[in-house]
Amino acid sequence: MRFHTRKWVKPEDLNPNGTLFGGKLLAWIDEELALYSIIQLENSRIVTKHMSEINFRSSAKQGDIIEIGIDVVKFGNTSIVLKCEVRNIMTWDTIITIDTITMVSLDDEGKPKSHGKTTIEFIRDRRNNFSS
Ligand SMILES: CCCCCCCCCCCCCCCC(=O)SCCNC(=O)CCNC(=O)[C@H](O)C(C)(C)COP(=O)(O)OP(=O)(O)OC[C@H]1O[C@@H](n2cnc3c(N)ncnc32)[C@H](O)[C@@H]1OP(=O)(O)O
Repeated sequence: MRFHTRKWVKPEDLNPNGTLFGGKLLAWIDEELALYSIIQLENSRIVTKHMSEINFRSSAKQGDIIEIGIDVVKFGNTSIVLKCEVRNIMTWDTIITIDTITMVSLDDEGKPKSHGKTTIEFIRDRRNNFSS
């Protein structure tokens, strides 16, 4: 699993219990998954289709730093299936795991579009191929 993004838990991210608000965390995750899918599938029109069970295992408090990890489960025809783990860098506790999230690539009319990808691609390789 590659951990791409870190977030700092600020006062506006807290629930009345004084810990990280779950909805805020899910918004961060959804954006991260969308960005990852946009880059992998080379299409800016991506939507979240399905998320499997979301398991909040622990939380974070103000001032904690968390990081969001993503891995590819599989490349479909129009979809990419990802998994996600968020962990608290201060404690190394896992905060949340999501086993499968299906993101779908769309065409200009909002219909599923075949993306033609089968493996993870790295930006540095694309850049090298572009310049050679
Ligand atoms: C120009 C620069 C721009 C820069 C840009 C920056 C952006 C900066 C990021 C901001 C962040 C954005 C964040 C966006 C993320 C949201 O928030 S998106 C909003 C929430 N999601 C939606 O509104 C989606 C609503 N649903 C739909 O529109 C339709 O269901 C869809 C997605 C078009 C799919 O339609 P459908 O009829 O189900 O299509 P279908 O062909 O049956 O299935 C398509 C694929 O989904 C799979 N699938 C279908 N149902 C399921 C299911 N229940 N479970 C699992 N998989 C399923 C199928 O297996 C298929 O996969 P493949 O086998 O082709 O690989």
